[in-house]
Amino acid sequence: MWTLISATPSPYARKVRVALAEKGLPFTLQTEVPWDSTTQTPQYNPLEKLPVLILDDGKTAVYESHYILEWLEAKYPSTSMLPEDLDGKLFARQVEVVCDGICDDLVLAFWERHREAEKQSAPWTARQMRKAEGGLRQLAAWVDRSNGSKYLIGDKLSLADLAAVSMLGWLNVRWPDHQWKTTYPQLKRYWETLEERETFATTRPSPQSMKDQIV
Ligand SMILES: N[C@@H](CCC(=O)N[C@@H](CS(=O)(=O)O)C(=O)NCC(=O)O)C(=O)O
Repeated sequence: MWTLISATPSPYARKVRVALAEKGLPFTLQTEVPWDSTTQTPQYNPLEKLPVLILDDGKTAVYESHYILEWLEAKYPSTSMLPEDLDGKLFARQVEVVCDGICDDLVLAFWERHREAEKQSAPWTARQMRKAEGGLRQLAAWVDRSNGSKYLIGDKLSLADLAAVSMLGWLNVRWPDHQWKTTYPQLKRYWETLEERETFATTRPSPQSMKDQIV
């Protein structure tokens, strides 16, 4: 049986958890805190990040969420998470780039805020928040263009939705004071609708507590 190393808040891991569930691919969930010394990620991923998909031999590992999803689509194409047409496939990947990018920016800001006050860089944090805002603005425009469909692309769930809902669900948990729901009511409606889907409802993020000093 495959094992997926995941973390309770992880938007990157949630994309993979939803894809595996949608494709009906069984796996064991191994929940970790990747910053704690107890994590197993370095044994499988030289970049020491999760998610990591460990295959049946218990050794071969597929890592980096967008690559895991690419690998799943190539190896297990049924119940595809990609639209049929080439432009649709490329657009789904572009949405993932923007949503993962928003997470990357906010992860940087999150850790900056964990430094002692006198060590925090306000311009650095402002820069990360500004880039995340740009990504949210772009995603809101894409939701507006989806012509009332509950999905971002056509009338079917795709990688675009996995990335967008995972990012918004993480924002909701990790950045509760962020005003995205007010600024972009269309994003709130889109997110709430898809969060009801069983594969999202059963992979909701939750905060984690960390033991070790990180920054
Ligand atoms: N680009 C990576 C990002 C993964 C990532 O940053 N994972 C975090 C955990 S979480 O933010 O998703 O909860 C991690 O393992 N961080 C450990 C580290 O950065 O040392 C992916 O898409 O898989």
